[in-house]
Amino acid sequence: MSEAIPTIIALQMCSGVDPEQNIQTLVNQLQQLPTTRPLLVCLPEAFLVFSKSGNDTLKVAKQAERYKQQLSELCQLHNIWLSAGTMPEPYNDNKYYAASHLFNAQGELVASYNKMHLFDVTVDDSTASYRESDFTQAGNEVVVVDSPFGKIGLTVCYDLRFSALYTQLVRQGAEVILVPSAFTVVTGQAHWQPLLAARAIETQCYVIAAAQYGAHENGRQTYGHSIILSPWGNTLSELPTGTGFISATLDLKQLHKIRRDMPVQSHQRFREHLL
Ligand SMILES: O=C(O)CNC(=O)[C@H](CS)NC(=O)CCC(=O)C(=O)O
Repeated sequence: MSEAIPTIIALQMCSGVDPEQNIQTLVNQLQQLPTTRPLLVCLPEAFLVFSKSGNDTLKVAKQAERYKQQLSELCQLHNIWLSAGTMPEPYNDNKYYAASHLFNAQGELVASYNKMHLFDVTVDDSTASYRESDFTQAGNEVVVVDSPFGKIGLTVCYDLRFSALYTQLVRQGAEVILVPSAFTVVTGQAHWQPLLAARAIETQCYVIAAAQYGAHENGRQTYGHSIILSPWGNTLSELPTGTGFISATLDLKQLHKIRRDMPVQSHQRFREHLL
């Protein structure tokens, strides 16, 4: 019998304002999965709902338990691990977390990360400006979790610009880093690929970035270009536009050879104190 090869998939979506429709897109895509197991399916930021307003997202947050149950059942049905990109998780009456949940193939919730860096940014595109913190509560816990795919570090979208988080993830053992995203077209064109490649190269981790793409019902446009990078910074698979998935198999032996040959983490001078 051949050895099971851990495989990771990033699903690219153009989520709309209706969670039920977005779930249906997910259900349809899951029909087309490869048969190899163990398999981790990664969804983009805001896969469940990409609303017109924070108040609409707040309503969906109140249904979070029901949607998590549905995702858990899909994991069991397909025997897959699932990174549920982000979906709103209630914080209080006025705010939600942008939560990134990870389910195992038994449908158990094994980790949850709340987006730490919020996109309060003015971008020169058709929207006025983004004020994510108006409705989103920032998380404050760094999350790394063990899995058949290696140790997985969780991050989300705008986090990508804050390399200190990624350094911390490697210190906590990360080998695979997820970056579910909904990048704007303007900033995506300028920064998406180089930032992801830099994070892969400097952390010597696999980087899996499932992205939103295209013109959305809420009026926004996102960059797409879902991508999987090796710990050497090579692009293993990429999807510029369209609904669908990309996949790559992981070779953790190769990752550890890269780290042995070029031990940048042990060369690091900036820890708690400058050594
Ligand atoms: O609001 C939602 O419903 C879903 N969340 C998003 O779209 C988030 C917050 S507005 N987008 C980003 O973080 C883009 C980051 C980016 O584009 C960059 O760093 O350049």
